[in-house]
Formats: sequence, structure tokens, C-alpha cells
Amino acid sequence: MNQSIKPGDNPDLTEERLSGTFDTNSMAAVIYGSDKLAQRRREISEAVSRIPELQDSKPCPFMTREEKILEGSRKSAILNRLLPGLIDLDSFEETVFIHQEVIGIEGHPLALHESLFIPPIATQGTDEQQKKWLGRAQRREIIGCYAQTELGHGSNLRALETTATFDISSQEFILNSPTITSLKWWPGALGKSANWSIVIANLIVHDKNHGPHPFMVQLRDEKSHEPLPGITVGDIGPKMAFNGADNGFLGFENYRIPRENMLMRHSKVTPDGGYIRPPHAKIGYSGMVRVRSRMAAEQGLFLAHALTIAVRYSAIRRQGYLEDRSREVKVLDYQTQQHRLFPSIARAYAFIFCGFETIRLYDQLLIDVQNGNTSGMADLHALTSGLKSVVTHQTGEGIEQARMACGGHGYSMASYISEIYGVAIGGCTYEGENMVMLLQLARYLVKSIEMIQNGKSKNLGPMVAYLAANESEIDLNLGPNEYLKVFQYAARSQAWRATEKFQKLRNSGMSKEQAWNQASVELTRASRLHTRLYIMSTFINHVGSVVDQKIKKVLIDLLNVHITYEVMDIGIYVQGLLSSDQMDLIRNQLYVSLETIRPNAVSLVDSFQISDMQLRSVLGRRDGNVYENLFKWAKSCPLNDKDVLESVTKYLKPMMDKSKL
Ligand SMILES: CCCCC/C=C\C/C=C\C/C=C\C/C=C\C/C=C\CC/C=C/C(=O)SCCNC(=O)CCNC(=O)[C@H](O)C(C)(C)COP(=O)(O)OP(=O)(O)OC[C@H]1O[C@@H](n2cnc3c(N)ncnc32)[C@H](O)[C@@H]1OP(=O)(O)O
Ligand SMILES: Cc1cc2nc3c(=O)[nH]c(=O)nc-3n(C[C@H](O)[C@H](O)[C@H](O)COP(=O)(O)OP(=O)(O)OC[C@H]3O[C@@H](n4cnc5c(N)ncnc54)[C@H](O)[C@@H]3O)c2cc1C
Repeated sequence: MNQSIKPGDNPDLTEERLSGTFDTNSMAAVIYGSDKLAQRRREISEAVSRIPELQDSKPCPFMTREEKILEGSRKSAILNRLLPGLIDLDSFEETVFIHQEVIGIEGHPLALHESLFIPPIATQGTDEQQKKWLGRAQRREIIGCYAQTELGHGSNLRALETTATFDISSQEFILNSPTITSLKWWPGALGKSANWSIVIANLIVHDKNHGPHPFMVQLRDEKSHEPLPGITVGDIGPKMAFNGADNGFLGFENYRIPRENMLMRHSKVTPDGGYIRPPHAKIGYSGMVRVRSRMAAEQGLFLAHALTIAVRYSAIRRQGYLEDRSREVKVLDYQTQQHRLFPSIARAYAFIFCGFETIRLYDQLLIDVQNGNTSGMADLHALTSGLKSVVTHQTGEGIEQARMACGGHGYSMASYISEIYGVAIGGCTYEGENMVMLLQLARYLVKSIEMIQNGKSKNLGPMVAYLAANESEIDLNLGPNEYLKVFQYAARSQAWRATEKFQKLRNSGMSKEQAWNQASVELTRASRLHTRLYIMSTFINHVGSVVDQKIKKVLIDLLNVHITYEVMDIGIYVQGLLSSDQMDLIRNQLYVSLETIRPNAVSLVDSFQISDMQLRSVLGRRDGNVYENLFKWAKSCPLNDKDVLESVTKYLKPMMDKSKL
């Protein structure tokens, strides 16, 4: 049954919920990977709803940037006091969840403290360093951020300019920002809130540059919060979204930190100026891999937010007629609306399933690396680079479609979809710009094909083994695995096409870099198809592992929406494989699958179990009572505090009066 049904709800939504064929709590357990986490999310939402001081002081769209930062800080401080009684402090998921529930998605002063500041200390700090800082950070006696990107360079880490030069005589590193372009730029919470930072700077010992390394750096006085001498720091100004966060700039002038402040679990500088290499050249990048490994789940949830709003609203919005001319139809009954929304519901589920898988893979890698085995780093880097790129892009597309699916009201901030969009598409840029990351995955694909060309196919990892297969005929009546083969065909032929293009250019005498550049559009296409194949196969495997038969049935229906939509979407890449009759068959299967999923659409989004507080959307309210609340929302807009504004008395009225003369 749908657990969201309550008396007083909009009857159209109740009707939708009654037509659902499964239990939404059971589905939530599948979405969040365990009944325990799903249950904890519900309990935390419930507990938070009973604490008046944690409620929004006014709707976020009516707040200025300063008010958003103040509100985020107010709630962070209250939460810090209340957290021990509300969540399991050792659970990262519960910590992220409660902050999002209470503060929302627009960012807050501690947003990066948990995800980018504490993890490098925990994984790249020595035992002594952890003892010194980890407890303080966890108790929030200090607030941290992650300062890597510079005004002049973000993607190309080799060109970072900030230096940390070892001074043997004082046993200190001297930090400098030698140029305007070397100013750190963008780090979240740096602008006004953080007093410590992980700073990525080029390590220079005996005039030799060993490249970017992480340093633990105090930025502000712990009593006065004033910037310390030698530090220039401030906020970079308003952004497209995330305006509850104070992204900042940072410069150093001969700023000294003790030798012990370089995070030295992997790379080390000895007191006499010796340098000990890490076990893997890119181990210092592992904090980024961690964040990327979590992005599929995070982004899937952003998409889930937008779809919860659009699908619920589409069930109460009546516009136009089908056969019955006596009553307007729910817009959710239009095939175009279903085609706009249902494939995105499937993607949101798929992204979350992939996200939990990559989180698990990262956790395993972390254990391996701590035991000295770095062999899995390249695979996970390639996978998460592709996944963050495809998922963020498709999430952005899905959210924008959800906004348009809400018509005019979708454009109002009362829907809150534009904020979700702004926040989510930040992910196309942060943690590695999407094209750049697709090209990282492409390196891995090209290398894999070169292995095949060199007769070493048996050394290929399971994720790229399909590159060596030779599929040329498909029987499409067999279900998901046949669709997977279609996708494998598309991904494989594009990967070979792109690699052969690159190799041809090389063989024509072009430099490796130029050849790579001229093949790069084809290479990024190969990366996208490879990643979409991974998403599809993870979705199929996940559904296959579900035990509850009612849940499994509806997930198979959703999977059918996914596989038929995805294959139609890549039609151009499978022209050599599928006949036009087969394409027509798939197209029809897609339309049938939209109809099949229709009665469960509302229950599928209800299963994300995103509370009204967290959703912050008038259109997406659980009770579906949209119109009266839209009117209330508009009346509460600060512009309506007065009937006659100064803009009128000061300018418009005199203008009109003058024109009358
Ligand atoms: C689980 C439930 C979760 C629920 C959550 C729910 C809700 C969320 C709630 C709220 C959330 C709200 C908001 C979201 C939260 C936070 C988001 C907010 C803010 C975002 C914060 C953003 C932070 C940042 O952006 S930090 C800065 C990030 N910067 C980058 O990513 C820079 C990108 N560039 C690079 O990584 C590198 O420069 C490069 C592109 C990889 C190139 O590096 P380079 O050294 O030049 O190497 P190459 O020569 O290209 O390659 C050499 C060789 O090395 C291999 N390589 C590269 N990197 C790695 C690696 N990491 N690991 C392993 N190997 C690597 C590379 O492939 C190559 O190999 P080859 O030679 O064999 O080909
Ligand atoms: C909301 C948000 C939060 C952020 N938070 C942080 C933070 O907390 N800490 C931090 O350190 N940073 C942070 N950043 C910075 C972020 O990591 C960088 O913006 C990102 O890595 C991209 O780098 P860039 O801005 O230099 O883009 P650029 O590299 O300048 O990209 C510009 C264009 O050039 C293209 N391009 C660049 N290199 C190549 C290439 N090799 N091949 C092909 N095309 C290329 C890109 O595809 C893009 O189209 C944040 C950014 C945002 C938007």
C-alpha cells in the first residue's frame, strides 16, 4: 500500500495512491539499500518536524543571500547541539540527510566540512595527524573546507600555482600565491565560515617541484575569526544557485605552517628534506574520487526531488479533455507528459542504484589502499569520472523537463524546481568538468582496446570485456539482456570508431595531443555510451536481486521504460544492428511500458519519501492541496506586505501624474 495516504488530501492524489500496486515503505528500503536506512530517514524527518527551532523562518525564495547564510548557520549550530539525540553520528548518510532535511539544498557553512574536509584528514593523514585534528573537526570545534581550484586553473591540476616550499631551517612550509591566477577560487565555506582548510599546493623541496599535495592550513584566528596575517580571504559573490554557501577566494603571502601540517600518510617530507613518494602517483586525488563516487546517488536524489514535484502536480492538475468532455483530464494521462516524466523516474532509480554501488566500491578501494593495494584505483577513477558526467547531465535534463511539465507554475519559485536545477547542474562542473572527466574515461577505453589489439583480451576487466565481443544479430523478444546487448553493440562500435580515429591521426604523423584533441568528440561519445551501458546493466542486476515479488514486478515495469527509452535514444548508434521493423517494435514497447507504469507513477515518487520540509515546494506537497497554498504563498511574498510600494509613490505615480497634464 501507499503509506502517504492521509485524510484531507486532494482526492486526485488519493486516487493515484490507491491505484498503486506495492508498499511504498518496502520500495523505499530497496531505493536506499536497506530497510534500516529508509526507516531512519522517516524517523529523522518525523523528529525534525517536531522541533520548532529547526523549521524554516520563511520560504527560501523570499530570503536574501545574507539571510540564507545566517539561517544555514543558525540551524547548523542548533543541529550540532541536537545531533547526538537525533542521528547515529557515525553514519555519513544520516548526517547528510538531516542537514538536507533541515537546511535544504542551497548549501550551508558545514556542507563541505563533512564531505571534503574530514575525509582527507581521515584517509590521508597519519595516525598522529588524525589524533590532532579529526576529533576537533568531528566535534565541530573547527570548520573546514577544501581549497584546490584556483582563479586560473581548476581542471588542469598540474598547472596549479600555489606553492608550499619546505624551509629546513625552521621545519616549516612557506605558502605563497605568486600570481593573481594562483588565488584559490570557489571552495565552499571558505568565504566567511571556515577557519581551517585542506589546501592543495605544489610541494617544493630543495627547489624540486613534486606536484600538488594536501596541507592542513589554519586560515582564521580561532577566537576572533579574523584572517591570520599572510592570508587574504573572502566570498566570491552570488552564484547561479547554492547561494546559502559562501564559496571563497584565498591568497597566501609567505604564510608559514609546521612540517607536520602536510598530510603524510602516503607522501612524506622528512625533517632533512627527503621526499618519500606515495604508493600511487594519484593517491592525493582520492578525495575527489570519493566525492565523485557519491554523486550518482546525490544527483539521483536531486532528480527524485524534481520528479516528486512534477508527478504529484501532474496528478492534481487538470487541463483539457480526452474522451470524457464533462471533466478535464489529469495532465498525467497525456502520453506526452508520461514520455516527459516516466523515463526520468526510471533514471532516478537507476542513478541511485549505481550510486550505492560506487559508494560500496569506493569503501572497498579505501580498505585495499590502506592495505597497500592501489591496483583498483584506475578502474574506479574511470568509472566514477564517466558516471558523474553522464548522471549530472541527464539529471539536469530531467529536472528541466520536470519544470516544463508543470507549465507556468513550474516557472514560479513556488515549485522550487529552478533551485533544484541550479544546484544539481553545479555537478556538471564541480568535482571535474564533465567533458574533462569523459576524456579521462576515454583514456581507459582506448587503453582497453589497445590491449585487445595486442592480443591481451583476457587481461580486460569485467567492465570492458564487452569491447572484445562480436555481436551482429539481436533477437528482441527476449527481454532486458537482449537490450543490454544492443547497448553493448553501440558502446563497443563507438569506442572502436573513436580509438581508430585517434590511431589513424597518430599514424598520419600527428602528435599524440593533437590526435587526441581531434578525436575528442568521438571519444566523449564513446565514454557516454560506455557509462550508459554500465547504468543499464547495474539497473538490470539490481532488479534481478530484489526478493519481494510485488516490488520486483513494478521495478521490471520501470526497467522496461528505461531500456526501451534508452535504446530509442541511441538509435543512431544501432542502425547497423537493428532493422527499422525492430526499431518500430521497441518504440511500441516503450509506449506500452508508459501505460503499464502509469497507475504506479505517484507511488514510485512517493517511495523516495522526501518530506514536505525537504522538498520545499508548494506544487509538490504530499497532500496535493496546491491551489490554496499557492495563493497563501503568493500573499506571504514580502512584496505584498504593503499595497503601495515606494517604487510607485517615488517614480510611477509622479510619471503617471505628469503624463496626465
Ligand atoms: C548516499 C546517499 C547520499 C545522499 C545525499 C543526499 C543528498 C545530498 C544532499 C545534499 C547535497 C547537497 C549538495 C551536494 C553536496 C556537495 C556539493 C557541493 C559542492 C561541491 C564541492 C566541490 C568541490 C570541488 O569541485 S573540489 C575540486 C575538484 N577538482 C577536480 O575535480 C579537478 C579535475 N581534474 C583532475 O582530477 C585532474 O586534473 C585530471 C583531469 C584527472 C588530470 O590529472 P593529471 O594529473 O593531469 O593526470 P593525467 O595526465 O590526465 O593522467 C595521468 C594518469 O593518471 C590517471 N588518473 C588521474 N586521476 C586519477 C585518479 N583520481 N585515480 C587514479 N588514476 C588517476 C589518469 O587516468 C592517467 O592514467 P593513464 O596514464 O593510465 O591514462
Ligand atoms: C558550485 C561549485 C562548487 C565548487 N566547490 C569547490 C570546492 O569546494 N573546492 C574547490 O577546490 N573547487 C570547487 N569548485 C571548482 C570546480 O572544481 C572547478 O570549477 C571545476 O573543476 C572546473 O574547473 P574550471 O572552473 O577551471 O573549468 P575549466 O577547466 O576552465 O573549463 C572551461 C572549459 O574548458 C574545457 N576544458 C578544460 N580542460 C579541457 C581539456 N583538457 N580538454 C577538453 N576541454 C577542456 C571544459 O570542458 C570547459 O568547457 C566548485 C565549483 C562549483 C561550480
